[in-house]
Amino acid sequence: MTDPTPWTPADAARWIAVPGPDDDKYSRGVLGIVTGSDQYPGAAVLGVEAALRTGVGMVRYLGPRRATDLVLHRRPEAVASDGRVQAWLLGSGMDPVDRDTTLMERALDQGLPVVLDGGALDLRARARGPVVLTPHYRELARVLGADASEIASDPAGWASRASVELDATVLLKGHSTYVAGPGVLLRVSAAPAWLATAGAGDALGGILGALVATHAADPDLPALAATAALVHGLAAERASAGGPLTILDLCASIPAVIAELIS
Ligand SMILES: NC(=O)C1=CN([C@@H]2O[C@H](COP(=O)(O)OP(=O)(O)OC[C@H]3O[C@@H](n4cnc5c(N)ncnc54)[C@H](O)[C@@H]3O)[C@@H](O)[C@H]2O)[C@@H](O)CC1
Ligand SMILES: Nc1ncnc2c1ncn2[C@@H]1O[C@H](COP(=O)(O)OP(=O)(O)O)[C@@H](O)[C@H]1O
Repeated sequence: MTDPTPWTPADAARWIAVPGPDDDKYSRGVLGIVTGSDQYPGAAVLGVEAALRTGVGMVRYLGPRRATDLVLHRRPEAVASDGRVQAWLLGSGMDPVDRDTTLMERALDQGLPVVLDGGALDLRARARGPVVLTPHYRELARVLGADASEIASDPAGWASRASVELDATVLLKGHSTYVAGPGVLLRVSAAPAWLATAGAGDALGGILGALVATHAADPDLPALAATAALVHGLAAERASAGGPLTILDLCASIPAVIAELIS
């Protein structure tokens, strides 16, 4: 296996879709989000918040009543109705036994690019479009029927193996994040260890979903996934400033990180 290639801010800058004077909300891209549950409604709030902060024409959020209420309370910009989208983010904050599988399968049937997280990681085979999965070590172990400690001891190798086995782009989360796709293995090491806090992955899903929706015509999923991890890590660094951080503070730092990347 080849050594992972470090993904740099200069690489990431090429994957930020900057709107022009002729753009409108639909031409920029619409992200459909099916995340959260009665048990974990906060994950839905964090993913929507992160997607909007990353920049996207519109977020459509579809989820249980309580999660929808919390999302709209925090972000009235989100549209809580079904409709056309350019990409999907599915599964953060969801237990596979407690999800709206019909809604997810309808999304997966559309052949659009899709980000699968948390409780939707097992739905890879149902997707008809390009897929990026965003597991942490224990989640990847469950998906592959492997041992989590083996994955932790060789994350780059397991990300590559998983990408081949699942025929998908795999973003394997950790202190360094590895992104594997066909013939490519990227490493992102931008994040402080303070980022190891609940909800961090939900925000990453939102950032990646927004980047995919704004490049849906020609989604280079490994490049977009590595860019998401880099933006996430830099936003964490900014929110942390050497100390602890909260995920809403991370989200609030995303616009400045993106402005600096494209400056
Ligand atoms: N704000 C939110 O609503 C959040 C929701 N989350 C959801 O929480 C669920 C579980 O996700 P995880 O990433 O934790 O799943 P993991 O696969 O890491 O862990 C599974 C379970 O193992 C147990 N466990 C593991 N390590 C433990 C430890 N050191 N001490 C105590 N218990 C431990 C916990 O009961 C945990 O639920 C997912 O559905 C996820 O989406 C998390 O994303 C955290 C934030
Ligand atoms: N020690 C660490 N240093 C830097 N980043 C980390 C560390 N541990 C976890 N992360 C990052 O934090 C996020 C955690 O995501 P995840 O495990 O899905 O958490 P959650 O389910 O609580 O949201 C990932 O982006 C991961 O790369």
